[in-house]
Amino acid sequence: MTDRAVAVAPAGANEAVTSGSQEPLLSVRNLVQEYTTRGPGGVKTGVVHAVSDVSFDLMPGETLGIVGETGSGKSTLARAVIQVEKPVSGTVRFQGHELVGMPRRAIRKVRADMQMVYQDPFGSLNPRWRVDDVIAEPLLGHTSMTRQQRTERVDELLDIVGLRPGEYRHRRPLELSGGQAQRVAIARAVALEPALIICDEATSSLDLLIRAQVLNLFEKLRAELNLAYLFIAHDLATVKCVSDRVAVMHLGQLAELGPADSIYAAPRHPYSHALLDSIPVLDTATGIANRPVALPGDPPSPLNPPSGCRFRTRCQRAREVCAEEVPVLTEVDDRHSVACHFPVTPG
Ligand SMILES: Nc1ncnc2c1ncn2[C@@H]1O[C@H](COP(=O)(O)OP(=O)(O)OP(=O)(O)O)[C@@H](O)[C@H]1O
Repeated sequence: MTDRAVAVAPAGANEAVTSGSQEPLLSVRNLVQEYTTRGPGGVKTGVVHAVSDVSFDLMPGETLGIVGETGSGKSTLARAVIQVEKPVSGTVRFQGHELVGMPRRAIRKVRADMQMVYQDPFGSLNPRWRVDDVIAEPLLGHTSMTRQQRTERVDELLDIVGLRPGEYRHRRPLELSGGQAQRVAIARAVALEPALIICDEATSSLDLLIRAQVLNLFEKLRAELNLAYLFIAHDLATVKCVSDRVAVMHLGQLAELGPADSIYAAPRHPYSHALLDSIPVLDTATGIANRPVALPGDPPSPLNPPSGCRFRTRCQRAREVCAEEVPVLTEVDDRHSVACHFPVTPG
């Protein structure tokens, strides 16, 4: 997907950012999500700063990869964008409509255009329902199709995701392999031809062959439906191959945002650098995957993140100012922004 010419905009600035005459499909501004932790008796013990002041744009048909260590806030960001959880503050504008504060009924309508595919397909498929009912459900709720039209559409969708309708339409989720169940979840997600699919580790549990097939399917659907994706994954190699742009998250904040090619070739944030250096490399002689360079230290607690730059306690480049001032996501190169007082110089 990386070679596609997509009109993308640098984000991170608080003002609306558009590219040319095209409006972003999704504009997230200053999004904050926090969770209160409680001890015995429900006594408040702290606040998890899961997502802090995150801003970005997504253009129609664009794939934005989101990477970062466990606990960096990727899934929380996804849930706040799709409004499964209301954010503490910030705005989420989708297709020109502000979602934060929108009544539930109206959000339900928006969901036809914004779907989510999770890591565990079995968790999102009702085990008692047959595959055709699972896929037809959004059609029933959001269209006035007749039963016959729904049946035809379900078969068409099964075809699109590579499952023979005659063989699969009457199965129940537990009669499917993980890869087949994920395809059913994708068929349901694309049933209403959404404009955006949020993939939260959607291919992580699949073996390599099925993963490649599902990624090809995403690409095909993108070409056919001009679908945009927010693609969240731990696997940096997968994110590299599917994304137009990549956002690197560290402890709830965007550390870096830019075209996938430049982020992977020349990361500017010391954290992105360390993250990419830690990609395991397979030793073909032994078959063992080695991590060339380990990420320095453990991420600090999101309950009590460091002042200033949240990466400073793990960063060799840190100086006094890093403890005092929160670095602002700033464009350092064409469409490439970094939140660091002392970004890495390429080359
Ligand atoms: N419901 C919740 N209550 C309290 N803390 C939460 C809740 N959900 C997430 N968190 C915390 O918010 C932070 C961000 O978690 P999140 O799951 O978004 O990270 P992630 O980057 O998606 O991690 P992973 O890659 O492991 O899925 C973590 O510290 C997590 O423990």
